[in-house]
Amino acid sequence: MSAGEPLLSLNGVTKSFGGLTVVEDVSFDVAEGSRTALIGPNGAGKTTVFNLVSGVYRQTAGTITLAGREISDEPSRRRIRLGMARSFQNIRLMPHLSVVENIMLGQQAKAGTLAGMAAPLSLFGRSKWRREAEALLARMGLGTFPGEVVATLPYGIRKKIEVVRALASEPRLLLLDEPAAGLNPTETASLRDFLLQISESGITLLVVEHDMGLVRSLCDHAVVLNFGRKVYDGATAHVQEDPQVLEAYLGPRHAAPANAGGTHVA
Ligand SMILES: Nc1ncnc2c1ncn2[C@@H]1O[C@H](COP(=O)(O)OP(=O)(O)OP(=O)(O)O)[C@@H](O)[C@H]1O
Repeated sequence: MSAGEPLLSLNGVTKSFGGLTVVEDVSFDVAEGSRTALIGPNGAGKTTVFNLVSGVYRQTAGTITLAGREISDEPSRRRIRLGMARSFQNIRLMPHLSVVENIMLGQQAKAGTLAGMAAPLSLFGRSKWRREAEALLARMGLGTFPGEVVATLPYGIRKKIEVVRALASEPRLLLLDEPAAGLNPTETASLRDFLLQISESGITLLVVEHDMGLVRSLCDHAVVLNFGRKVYDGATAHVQEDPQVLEAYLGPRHAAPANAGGTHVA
């Protein structure tokens, strides 16, 4: 990867299911160190783009590049090893394991084999991985929970633990799918500060999120999709003034004039 090159790049990415095209000719860059939001109305194609980037789906056309290397046909596990991690809309922790054991599973997501993933839980690997997992939790301000069973913890804490599990694979790029879904305003504010801390440590964030307050206060850059096509790619500060974005959310009647006031993309 050369200086100034984006960390993630989508070029003409299209995804069709049978005859239905749900993502069409989408291109955008995610700059290293940025906090980029991927937003748009329900059904716009955001989760499909995440699934394409993380390797859950294969694109019908186009290419995806991570740190200058084409990953379009790489399986998910290889993308994790190349520096990408993801948290999901619905928490996917192991609820009956302890916090630290969940983080230990994240540490081995890079290992690439089921045996590798089980290694941190084996007697042999346990103490080294456990120490590292506990240190990561402490760095992220969750050092008081390592032995707690995940299912017993409040939802807002579980959300953070899921993000820490993703961090355990030491990503350069962290994909977050609706991190604030189900959180109250206090928990959302706490999550925002937590994500800013992660960003300040040098990790690039790509965030799908409906909460525009969180998008505005967390992300510097926004890409907006509508009906599977990109309609905006620029500063988050101006996204809510853009006529195409207003049209995407509110329909053509509301799109002009853009500065009429009282209209909020949410
Ligand atoms: N596996 C699939 N097969 C067929 N259609 C699909 C599939 N996955 C998604 N779609 C369709 O693709 C479109 C985009 O869905 P997607 O979940 O990517 O949108 P989204 O922007 O994430 O929406 P939301 O904000 O509601 O989560 C929708 O019309 C959806 O029904």
